[in-house]
Amino acid sequence: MDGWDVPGYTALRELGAGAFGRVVLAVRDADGRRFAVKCPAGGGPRAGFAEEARLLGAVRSRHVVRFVEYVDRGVDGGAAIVMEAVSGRTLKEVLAAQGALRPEAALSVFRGILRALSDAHRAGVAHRDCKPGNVLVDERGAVTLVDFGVAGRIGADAASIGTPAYMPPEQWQGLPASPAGDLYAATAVFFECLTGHRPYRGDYLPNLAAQHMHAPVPDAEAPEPLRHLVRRGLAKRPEERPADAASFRADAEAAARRAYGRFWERKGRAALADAPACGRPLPRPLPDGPWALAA
Ligand SMILES: Nc1ncnc2c1ncn2[C@@H]1O[C@H](COP(=O)(O)OP(=O)(O)OP(=O)(O)O)[C@@H](O)[C@H]1O
Repeated sequence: MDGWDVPGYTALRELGAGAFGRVVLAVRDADGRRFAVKCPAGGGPRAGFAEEARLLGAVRSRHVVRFVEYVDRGVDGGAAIVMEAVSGRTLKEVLAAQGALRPEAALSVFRGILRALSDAHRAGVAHRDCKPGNVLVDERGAVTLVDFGVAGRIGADAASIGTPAYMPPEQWQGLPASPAGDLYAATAVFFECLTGHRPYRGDYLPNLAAQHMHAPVPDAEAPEPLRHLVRRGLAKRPEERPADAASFRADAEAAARRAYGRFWERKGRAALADAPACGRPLPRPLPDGPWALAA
């Protein structure tokens, strides 16, 4: 693979690329196991990449991609974050292929994201870039949160960066990273799953910022039994949002049971697994031990 050089790993194929990095499926030469390896865009070292590794490494969760190691090749040599390779595709791809999800599927995604955030927050980390492109959905409908590229320690000063369509009012203002900000972004993603579009539209940043800060929450577009979740999650003031990800999850589960019955999650995951564009499973792991790359 062009220009790709991470000692101890051999590249197989690209899994995805974003503004900051390129993620490649690679084999660890020592034992033949496959991992996702993220290198900064352009191949060189990038300020903050080591911090991304540190923050990701601090989080232990079944719903957050597992950190394996940070490879640093010195000032001129570039860096890489080695992670568990997650199968499936991004929620962004799912939404592009199918538009709005049925409410049970949207709730199942929301629940998974809130579990991930709750574990991250417990580790003192705010994600700050929760969006469909950073949520992977596997062939069983399970979700995994990736990309801690703009994450920060809770309470630490933070730059006003993120993804505008999902950014809470306080992130537009460059206020410190907080769990409440992540709950806002997670609710914006939930809203998009329910309706097929983002809560506030437009590409002109000042206008989008104004909507996030002042426009009424478009909760009426969500199914009636779930509107209170949208209203609270997208509240303009952080203190008006749910107290934490765990209690928000409990509220969402209670609303789901009331509106869609005891088996709501089973139905939601089945719907996700059946969604078009679904199922880009990684090749099955080979038995332990080194293995030759297929031609
Ligand atoms: N552990 C992983 N397993 C499988 N695919 C992954 C993994 N991590 C990332 N990806 C894929 O790579 C893409 C880019 O990764 P990531 O979001 O970390 O890069 P980025 O440059 O920080 O992106 P962004 O521009 O969104 O900030 C993801 O959208 C996803 O499709």
